[in-house]
Amino acid sequence: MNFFKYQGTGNDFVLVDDRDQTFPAGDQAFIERLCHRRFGIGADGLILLQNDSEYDFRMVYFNADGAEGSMCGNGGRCIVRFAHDLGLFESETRFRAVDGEHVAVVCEEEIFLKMNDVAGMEQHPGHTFLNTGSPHVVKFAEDLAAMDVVGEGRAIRYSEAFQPGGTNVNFVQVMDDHTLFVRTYERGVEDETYSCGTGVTAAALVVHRQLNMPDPVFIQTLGGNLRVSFNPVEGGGFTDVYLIGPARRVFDGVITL
Ligand SMILES: N[C@@H](CCC[C@H](N)C(=O)O)C(=O)O
Repeated sequence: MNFFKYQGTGNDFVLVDDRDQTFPAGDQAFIERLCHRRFGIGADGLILLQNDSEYDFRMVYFNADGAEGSMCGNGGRCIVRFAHDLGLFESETRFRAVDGEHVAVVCEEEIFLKMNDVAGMEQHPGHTFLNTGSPHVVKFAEDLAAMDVVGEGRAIRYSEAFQPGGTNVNFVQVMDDHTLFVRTYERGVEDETYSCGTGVTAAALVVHRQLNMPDPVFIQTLGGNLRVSFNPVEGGGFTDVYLIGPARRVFDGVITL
């Protein structure tokens, strides 16, 4: 079985062309092994590209633990690059993911990925919670570079308030009037990743609402730079939310496990 490795700001994925639907998608241990950084290819997740009668393709996303995840923004940008590399569309595409329809545009190095509309956000003591296709806590931090993201993120991810599903956790430092630094603890990877697309989207919307940071918000992650553009609507929600940044093929190979 052939695979392709892609990364979007350091959030890395195994991509498989599964248009013939032969990949063992129900085998959680197999997917976990493929994502393992010692015994497998190594990745934060695995994504299947499947046929869809109404769209250019369908995205099926699994976290590194082998279980199917909720929407993955960086994975969405990577599968758009993969579909483009496969010649499935020229510059603009419509595809189906777990949270519904997405449109995306390839513009040289960058992928502009339209995210789902966001209904609003919940204020909790010390943090904000919202769903940008995946559940996210956004918490402000002062010296983010020095922070124990895994320890503090894991404590919130497994806290009583977010059971049974858990949540992803983003720590955010404001760098200037337009720019954030974001570090994320990811559910399903159960570790810090270099970048999380739905997470930085959540962070941008929160800083717009709470600190009035203007559209677009520029975001630095451990793996590179992203930006998020949006249209705030009355009642606290957002439409026309776009996650924008690079996505690249790294290597390909054959699975022999
Ligand atoms: N890396 C992803 C987020 C993936 C979703 C998540 N780990 C979950 O299932 O909760 C992104 O770029 O959005």
